[in-house]
Amino acid sequence: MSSYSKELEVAELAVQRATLLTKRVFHEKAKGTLSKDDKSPVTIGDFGAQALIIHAIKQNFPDDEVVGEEEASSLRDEHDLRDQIWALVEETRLTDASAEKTVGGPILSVEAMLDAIDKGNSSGGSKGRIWALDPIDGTKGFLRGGQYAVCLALMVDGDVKVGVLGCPNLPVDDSAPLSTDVGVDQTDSEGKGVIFSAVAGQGAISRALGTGGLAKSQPIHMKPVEDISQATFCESVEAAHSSHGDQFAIATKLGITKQSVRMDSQAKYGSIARGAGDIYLRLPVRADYQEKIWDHAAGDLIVREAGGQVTDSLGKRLDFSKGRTLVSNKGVVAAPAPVHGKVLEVVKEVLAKK
Ligand SMILES: Nc1ncnc2c1ncn2[C@@H]1O[C@H](COP(=O)(O)O)[C@@H](OP(=O)(O)O)[C@H]1O
Ligand SMILES: [Mg+2]
Ligand SMILES: [Mg+2]
Ligand SMILES: [Mg+2]
Repeated sequence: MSSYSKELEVAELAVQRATLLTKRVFHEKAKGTLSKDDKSPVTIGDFGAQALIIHAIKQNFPDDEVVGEEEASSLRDEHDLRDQIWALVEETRLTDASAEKTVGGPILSVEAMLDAIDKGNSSGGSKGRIWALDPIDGTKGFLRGGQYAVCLALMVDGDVKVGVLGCPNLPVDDSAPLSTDVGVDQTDSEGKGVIFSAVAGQGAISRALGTGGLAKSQPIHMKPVEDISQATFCESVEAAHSSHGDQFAIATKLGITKQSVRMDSQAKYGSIARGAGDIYLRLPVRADYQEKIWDHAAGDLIVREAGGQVTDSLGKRLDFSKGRTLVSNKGVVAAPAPVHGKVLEVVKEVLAKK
């Protein structure tokens, strides 16, 4: 039986290296932003992080496929942007030489960088080893100066086996309280940055993000919820990504009077997994939107391995085996296993009334 220890090490170091690049872009005023066909933003940070992570995967596991959010076609004629990304990618190294070697060392040319980005074009599915990569999740948060996450997961035959979330703007300390103010305390200043990770059947851990080599880790667990009315629930900052109205109605029905914690990215999954929050609700705004596998694969495993349950609003487990999206999934309800049933019951009641 495989323990996926090599995969976990490569994934954590690759995510760590990518955050060195994204942190540099985070501090720059001009983040080299393009608008994609669906009108959503992408930055030089997203492209650079995708290139570095796919390079690390392909150097270690050449036959594995990658479902990555970004692709390089727009960069092949945007030479200025391409050169800005290359300058970042060329300079980004882990401070520990052996760790840098583990992630495949440098990318050797601009062409190789563009090719690496384009290797994220797997169509996904239920067979074989496929990585799901979101080089910057919460790009809108990243642009706003809020939370974002570098997300990587390995699926084997459609099932998530390894999940890693690099969150440069979250506190290292698992017991630090969450801020309810999106604008406050969300920088990667001194002492910030955490990696969450999990291997199926082996539990979830966190460790300081660091800059080269992996810091000591500790196990993380969801907080036992004795009184659901005291639970902290997390949701997206962006009202277009999930229904704040439905989520408010559900929280109210659960007796929760505390304001929700609004946070961009899969930092929400990591935060509930370590007990800094309790419940994550993501109810669809539009019936035709299909959730992307890279927005959930790592977080789903980390929360489940920390003692949580993750389903959609109908109570179905998220199914990563259908392709690049979750296809027929209806939102996300993530909560500690002992109270998930109660939360789901209220979710169904509120949605039935619409
Ligand atoms: N209408 C929609 N409903 C749900 N998710 C959406 C959406 N439009 C975009 N998204 C996704 O929401 C993600 C951010 O989630 P959150 O709101 O939790 O920060 C985006 O990831 P990226 O930022 O990687 O593009 C994007 O994939
Ligand atoms: Mg995006
Ligand atoms: Mg995303
Ligand atoms: Mg993204």
